[in-house]
Amino acid sequence: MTILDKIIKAKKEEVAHQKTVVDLEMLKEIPGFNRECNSLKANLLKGGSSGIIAEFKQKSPSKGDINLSAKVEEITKAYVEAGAAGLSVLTESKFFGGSQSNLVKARETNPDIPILRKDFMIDSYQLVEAKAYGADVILLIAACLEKKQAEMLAKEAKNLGLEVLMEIHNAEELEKVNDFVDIVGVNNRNLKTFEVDVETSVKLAKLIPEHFVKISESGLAGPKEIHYLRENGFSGFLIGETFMKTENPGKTCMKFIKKL
Ligand SMILES: O=P(O)(O)OC[C@@H](O)[C@@H](O)c1c[nH]c2ccccc12
Repeated sequence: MTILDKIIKAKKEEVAHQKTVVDLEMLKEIPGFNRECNSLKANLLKGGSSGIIAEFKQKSPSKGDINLSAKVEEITKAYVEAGAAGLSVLTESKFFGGSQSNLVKARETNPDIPILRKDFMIDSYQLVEAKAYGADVILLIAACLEKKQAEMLAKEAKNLGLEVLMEIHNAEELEKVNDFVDIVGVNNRNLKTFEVDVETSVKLAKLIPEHFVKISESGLAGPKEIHYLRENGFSGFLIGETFMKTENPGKTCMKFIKKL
């Protein structure tokens, strides 16, 4: 079983359990459910945007513990002050140490910034959760979804007023990108081997239809890479570990953006 298979298996069990704890009707009564979402796409395309989507991630299967003592309110606020175009908050708990409550806290602290719920979405229940707990954007990982399922989830997310980021890692997965997708993300990290290569983004960029906003994800460590990716058509850059592994992630993010 690959790590991705394990994550999806655990996720299916978790969602089935969660449905018995908070049912759909209850979720829809949470005030956040009727919120108007912030647009990540618009922020990325705005002139002068840093394009940086700063992630709150405390651990990962590839790196183990990254920063377990970090406080989500403090760090997401500092990311926003540093000039991030958007935030990404992990809500997967078992493998990435995330939580829904981190999403709720990030939303409460930062009402006006677009927030991506970073998780493994397999069920429309999770889309309603995302909206209710404060996300503006959801992630669909092509490697985890059938084409039909990806289309259904993307369509439902749009109906809830959420934006859709679809993540791909190779040319075959591009076929799962549908008309409901707002942003295509290329993951530089191979989820099977954990190897990271920025050239994955550059190669795939040429194959992604023009009308999609493109972002590059994972393993980005410095301004040189950002400039190179911008030259190759990318408007967004998802960065977690480079910030989170330092003692003061907000400050590291600020220095990073100043150098762009
Ligand atoms: O910490 P990094 O290498 O900067 O990567 C951030 C982000 O791209 C990564 O966390 C990620 C990309 N796609 C994912 C899917 C699920 C969980 C996590 C991810």
